[in-house]
Amino acid sequence: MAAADAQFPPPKVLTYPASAPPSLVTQGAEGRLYKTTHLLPDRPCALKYRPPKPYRHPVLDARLTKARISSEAKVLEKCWREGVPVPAVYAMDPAAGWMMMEWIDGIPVRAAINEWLGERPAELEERPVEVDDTPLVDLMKRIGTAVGALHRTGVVHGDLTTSNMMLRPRESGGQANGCNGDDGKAKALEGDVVLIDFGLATQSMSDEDRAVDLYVLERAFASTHPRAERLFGTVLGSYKDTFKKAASVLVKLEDVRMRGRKRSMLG
Ligand SMILES: Nc1ncnc2c1ncn2[C@@H]1O[C@H](COP(=O)(O)OP(=O)(O)OP(=O)(O)O)[C@@H](O)[C@H]1O
Repeated sequence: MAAADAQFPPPKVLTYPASAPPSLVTQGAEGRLYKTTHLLPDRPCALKYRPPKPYRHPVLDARLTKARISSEAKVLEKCWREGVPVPAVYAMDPAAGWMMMEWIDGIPVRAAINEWLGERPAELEERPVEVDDTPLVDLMKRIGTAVGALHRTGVVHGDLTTSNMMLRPRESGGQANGCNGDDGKAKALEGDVVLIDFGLATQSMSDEDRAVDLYVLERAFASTHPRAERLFGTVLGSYKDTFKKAASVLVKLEDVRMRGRKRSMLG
């Protein structure tokens, strides 16, 4: 923590004595994510901090930071109340630029899929019928269910990618860590999908906004997991099963795809 402290001073709330020192998990362009504890030493939490930006006017910067933190917390709280799988918000101080939320164990879905696909020789993709894709198909279904629940709540994420989804191991059964052989491999994709990073989320009931959310996820699959792209229809299938109004969103998705294709043809 000491070296990081000198480079990136933590928010004041993290400078008070604690039984376990906070650790800096990620440092992005806009914000930082620390792992710390909330109230009890064995209750881990994530603290998202948006430090002041020296290149912005201080009054404008303070106003923007406050608005972003409170908007992210508000959307997360709405989702959590309505049963969408997101981290619970524990505390926040928008004026100081931070929000504390439930720590989600596990690894990003992106890493889990890449790990799982990475173990398979590429030539097997030519003969997909012979490959048992069940664990991947199941995961795709859980992704579609999570996104369907999100949209049902009236929230669009704004940056749906497999990096913004965590795969949280279930209490019983656990994850592949420490397991060996086929059993361990099958378990690598087990767990609950939890959506994170609501920094760009908005409340919206529009088919267009929802379709753009799905399109962003579809593109993310194409570029990050080209070998899993052919299974994206499974995501859309379970999205439809979860969300009553999905049919008109999927029609809109066709338009959004068409616009995307035109844009890429025009360069
Ligand atoms: N609640 C959480 N529990 C565990 N890890 C988390 C949690 N929230 C975020 N992370 C980890 O921290 C990383 C960064 O978080 P997040 O994406 O919310 O921040 P960011 O990209 O800096 O935010 P923004 O896009 O709003 O600027 C995530 O990719 C994830 O690995």
